[in-house]
Amino acid sequence: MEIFDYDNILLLPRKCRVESRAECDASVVLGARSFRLPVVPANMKTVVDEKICTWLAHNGYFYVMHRFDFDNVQFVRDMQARGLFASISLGVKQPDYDTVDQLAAAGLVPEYVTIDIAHGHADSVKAMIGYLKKKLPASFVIAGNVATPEAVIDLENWGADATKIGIGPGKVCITKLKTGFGTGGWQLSALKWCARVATKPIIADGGIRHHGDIAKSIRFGATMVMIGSLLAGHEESPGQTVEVDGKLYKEYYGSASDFNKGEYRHVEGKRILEPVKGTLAETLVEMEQDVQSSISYAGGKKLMDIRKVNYVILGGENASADLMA
Ligand SMILES: NC(=O)C1=CN([C@@H]2O[C@H](COP(=O)(O)OP(=O)(O)OC[C@H]3O[C@@H](n4cnc5c(N)ncnc54)[C@H](OP(=O)(O)O)[C@@H]3O)[C@@H](O)[C@H]2O)C=CC1
Ligand SMILES: Nc1nc2c(ncn2[C@@H]2O[C@H](COP(=O)(O)O)[C@@H](O)[C@H]2O)c(=O)[nH]1
Repeated sequence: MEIFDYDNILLLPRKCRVESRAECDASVVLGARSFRLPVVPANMKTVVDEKICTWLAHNGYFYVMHRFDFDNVQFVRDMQARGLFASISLGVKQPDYDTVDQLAAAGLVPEYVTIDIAHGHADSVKAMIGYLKKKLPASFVIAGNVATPEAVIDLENWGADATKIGIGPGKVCITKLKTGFGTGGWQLSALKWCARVATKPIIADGGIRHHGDIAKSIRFGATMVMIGSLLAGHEESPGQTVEVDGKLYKEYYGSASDFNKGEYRHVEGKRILEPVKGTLAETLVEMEQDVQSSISYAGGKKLMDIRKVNYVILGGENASADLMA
């Protein structure tokens, strides 16, 4: 198997088919809806909050609200009362089952539910998918996180409508160091490996450091990418603002860090500071323009035309200058 990551892959251009990049369509379909960009901000406390999710939904972007110290039922009610789609996160513990019961009892059906635990290839996830499909059958269920084709096959067979790939590639992740496991350092080839067996959409989660990494993810099989650190340092980001030597930063911490958990138990995340770089809206517009450029370099007009390009693997002992189909 080829092992590579975002920074040692480059995609190869094909003859341009547009006169302007504005002709390139960066939108993507997930479930019953179309979104203007194949990007979703990570469902983390320092990346999204209710206000940001409302703005994202209102402006045609996909979002997944985080699940920490949060009233999912009220959130679904509020979003749908505003005519917006509801997209929530759940774990696999009793309070998460209680949330599903409360939603069903109130006749509230979130359009998207993401089951989000560290080791998603687990019977606990199988049970929660089954429960959701029984109680809220119209919800589109995303499940993860996982790292192998076996896990993707199981989650799909258990009823997941999409899977989320990535254990340990995140910027505030310390899973690799603490446990010796994960896709940190080879997330892109793990994505390729998983995509070979997937029959449903994949969300590539973690490790995106540059806008060009979005196109690389699409090339290797992602339908969408989940991004934390690149989207955490904005004026409206929920993390605390910190000033260091006259420069403004936002705190960004892992969901499995002691900062999020409130205790030092099974900690697999850390806290960092991200420089504040304007507004989220500006960054998303720039991302859209960059994905449009990617599509044009791919010789296409639509997002999935990026899947057709060849690539080279750069650098390292196992580098290959051969064209890879
Ligand atoms: N993508 C990634 O690399 C990672 C992401 N995270 C994120 O951190 C957040 C918290 O995750 P998590 O701690 O799972 O959530 P929870 O604290 O909600 O735990 C979910 C359940 O899974 C169990 N569990 C967690 N990890 C394992 C494991 N390795 N083996 C067996 N059981 C496990 C927990 O039990 P118990 O705690 O008793 O073991 C608990 O019952 C999530 O948003 C998750 O996505 C966390 C780590 C890695
Ligand atoms: N191992 C851990 N992974 C975590 C934790 N909190 C979040 N995450 C994952 O990281 C991505 C975001 O990655 P980034 O490279 O874009 O910053 C996020 O979506 C989660 O999957 C954690 O505490 N430990």
